[in-house]
Amino acid sequence: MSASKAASSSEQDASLVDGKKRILICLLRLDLRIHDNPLFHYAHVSTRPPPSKDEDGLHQFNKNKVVDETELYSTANELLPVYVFDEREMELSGLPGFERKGPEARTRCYGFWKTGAFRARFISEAVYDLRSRLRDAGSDLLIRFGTPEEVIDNLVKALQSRGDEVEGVWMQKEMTFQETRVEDDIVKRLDTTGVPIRFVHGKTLIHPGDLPFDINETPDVFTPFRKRVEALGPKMVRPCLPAPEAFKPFPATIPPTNDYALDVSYEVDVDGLSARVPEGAEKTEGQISFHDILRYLLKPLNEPALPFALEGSAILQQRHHASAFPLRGGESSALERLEWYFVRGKSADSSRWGKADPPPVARYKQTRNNLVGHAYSTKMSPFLAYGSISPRQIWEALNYHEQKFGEDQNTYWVRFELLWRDYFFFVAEKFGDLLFHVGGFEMATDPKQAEKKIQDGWWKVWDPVKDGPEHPVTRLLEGRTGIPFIDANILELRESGFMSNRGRQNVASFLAKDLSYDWRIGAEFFQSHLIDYDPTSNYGNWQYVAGVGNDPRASRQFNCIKQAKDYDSHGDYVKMWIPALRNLHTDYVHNPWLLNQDERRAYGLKTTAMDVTMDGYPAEPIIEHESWKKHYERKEGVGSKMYGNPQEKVKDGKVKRYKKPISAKARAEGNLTNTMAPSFLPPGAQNLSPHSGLGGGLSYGRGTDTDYMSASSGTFGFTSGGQSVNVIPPLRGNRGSIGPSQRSNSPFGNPSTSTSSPSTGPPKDGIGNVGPTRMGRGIIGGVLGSTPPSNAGSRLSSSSTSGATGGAATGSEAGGNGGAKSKADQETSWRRGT
Ligand SMILES: Cc1cc2nc3c(=O)[nH]c(=O)nc-3n(C[C@H](O)[C@H](O)[C@H](O)COP(=O)(O)OP(=O)(O)OC[C@H]3O[C@@H](n4cnc5c(N)ncnc54)[C@H](O)[C@@H]3O)c2cc1C
Repeated sequence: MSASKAASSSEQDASLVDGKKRILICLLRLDLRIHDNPLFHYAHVSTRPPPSKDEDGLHQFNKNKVVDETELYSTANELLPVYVFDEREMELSGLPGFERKGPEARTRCYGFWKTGAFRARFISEAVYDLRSRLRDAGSDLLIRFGTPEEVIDNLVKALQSRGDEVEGVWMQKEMTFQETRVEDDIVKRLDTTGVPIRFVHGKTLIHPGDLPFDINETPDVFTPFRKRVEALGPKMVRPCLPAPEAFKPFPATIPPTNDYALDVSYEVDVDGLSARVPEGAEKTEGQISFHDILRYLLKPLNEPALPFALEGSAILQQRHHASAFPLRGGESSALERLEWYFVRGKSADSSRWGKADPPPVARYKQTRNNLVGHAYSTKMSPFLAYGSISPRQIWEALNYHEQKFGEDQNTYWVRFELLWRDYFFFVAEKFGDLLFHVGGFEMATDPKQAEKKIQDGWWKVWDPVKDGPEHPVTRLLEGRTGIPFIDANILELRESGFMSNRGRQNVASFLAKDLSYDWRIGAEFFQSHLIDYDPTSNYGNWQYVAGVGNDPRASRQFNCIKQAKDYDSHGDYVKMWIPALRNLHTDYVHNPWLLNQDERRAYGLKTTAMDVTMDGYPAEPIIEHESWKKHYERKEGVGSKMYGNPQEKVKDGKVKRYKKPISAKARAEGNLTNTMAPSFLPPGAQNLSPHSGLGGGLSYGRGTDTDYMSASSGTFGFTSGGQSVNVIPPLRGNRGSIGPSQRSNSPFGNPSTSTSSPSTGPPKDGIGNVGPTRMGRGIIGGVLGSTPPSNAGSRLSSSSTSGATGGAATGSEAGGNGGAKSKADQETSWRRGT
């Protein structure tokens, strides 16, 4: 406890200023923001609201309850915001002098670290960003390490024993097991203190109190839920709450407690990694930087004795430069992204369109299933997961965007997805801990069916230690199945902490339906690695795809080869994350097992049994479904769902320009009345013209690893070695457009230091230039690059490619339909090993 004592000693030394204080404690957990935060907003409303529906206990502060946020008010003269790094969620044993009280912070069934490296970093960034923002607003954030219930208990008692009055402890209401356990514990511990505890809803788009049904009657299927809440019209979403103009003062001194703290005594730079000494302050020995905090948090995740599948990617402290989520954590970053995606950014190079280009959200529906770059979807989920932004803020940004650019299916689709998030939250509340049960919500909705699945052995288990490295699940989680589309997604997750929605659906379907293993292996693996891990969205979606949750067509199954050809038609995504495949002709990039040994050699592709390396990849997939074969032959670009002009729509074989005006009715009915820019957007946004995104000059991301954006240039891409890499998908038919893996400054590595640059693959085995070398708009070509090996072609299935359009995920339900097949239809051939 030495660090804690050292940390709090400076605070303890100062004496109490003016006797008795009235202090309100706000415990921040998954609501790390100032804007639209009911806790902060109502902490600064001092007038008692008129009595409303629930007179009993509402303002008597005599029982602990969930209150409607509008019923909160505070007469405290000081505000004490607190954040606790919870030792049950994040492994804290790497902190110097920290003594863990409970078991390691590992997932319940399969023992992954609960919080992997990328999320540990993201959360820390969000916490210290909040502290900086609070300090800028005249307040502060008390940061502790341990368990929230103990810290709050100690704090309340210490404040009381020095004579202060603790007006209350307020916190956001959560729904899932671990979080509600914390709430219960705090209530129990403070029982004798007389301090009232208030839980406020701030997580969902729709306030639970506004639902047109009791939360326990949330429909078991999404569509009826959506229709019922949409029928609320403008009342569906409450307006955002402004941040307080001036915060109540932070207590001048914090009384001594035994809680563990680290004195991060100089500020975190905007980049989130480089430490910045505050003005006028010298860094003195013993002070801890944000770098140090990260190092301590990541230390235990680097345990070398662990099987790789259980390891937390801790070595990767830097964001991968090809990451689809290259953003730092925190409210500042969230607001910058919000502004870029909905207000100021541009969705494509305006020169391509010949006119002003609206912000990226204007093409959301067309781009949302893309896989490469950060611009294809909002990337709001990590910020939402830790409350660095609220869904209502996104809703208001959508309203604002629609006033300028019109309402269409793109903006609607973002709203639609936000409703999915709410839906999983409400059904989780309805079904409680079944969220984590292998039988899923089906245990309640159709218990016989759920039990039958369990009895029939649907959910095989996996032992990460005993089952060894060649077990199919181990290979899956290490990205070595031999099926590039699946492996690329896993590698993206492991190396960046993010995976697209398309990827998540495919990986989930592969584990639960193709391999028939306990879907919770995947859910826990995602929990460990995803930056945006959110219990209800994660477990809810896993249940959905596994067919034990809210999918009315529970047997649907993704055909991962069809999906690969639909959504990664040029193979760019797969080549980006699996460099060994970079030289392969696109016809083989999704099914390299069709190549024989000589052809593999010709492409410079080594066979590696245990790993995916720069040059090696497994020769055989761990399984091969009959249903995949009819998609083997589909050529690059054919039936691609991604490479169309996003302003065009193909209907009945004809290309139509998509332009839907906003109807007067929609305007009148929708939440479109507010013509002011939301308060959380900068004042300049108030006067933006529809075309002001042009040359808008928004540039964010400073420092070494966030130098990835330059919206001012009109394009938006990664920076690698100082050169910008455009990540906008190529136009249909423009095969020459540069995919990320074909560029000399490819984001998957620094080819200038590599002897096997993707674009200049050296001759292998005397066969000249292998691999399709595409530069600029033309195909410079290579022997095998332009023509697939003739004998390999004979091994392609002769079946037609017409399946290309069938059964892809529609987006109308979360899991989509990737070529649904019932279990009985499947013919699975196991070919273990390589
Ligand atoms: C197996 C599986 C696991 C998932 N785990 C998580 C998770 O832990 N945390 C998480 O936030 N999302 C999860 N999702 C949902 C979805 O994949 C992500 O929300 C999305 O990919 C995040 O990217 P985005 O913010 O750019 O989304 P966008 O496409 O821009 O969507 C906007 C917002 O809508 C919400 N949203 C979109 N799709 C979904 C969905 N299917 N379910 C719930 N909300 C959705 C998210 O809040 C998202 O930020 C999971 C999906 C699957 C299939």
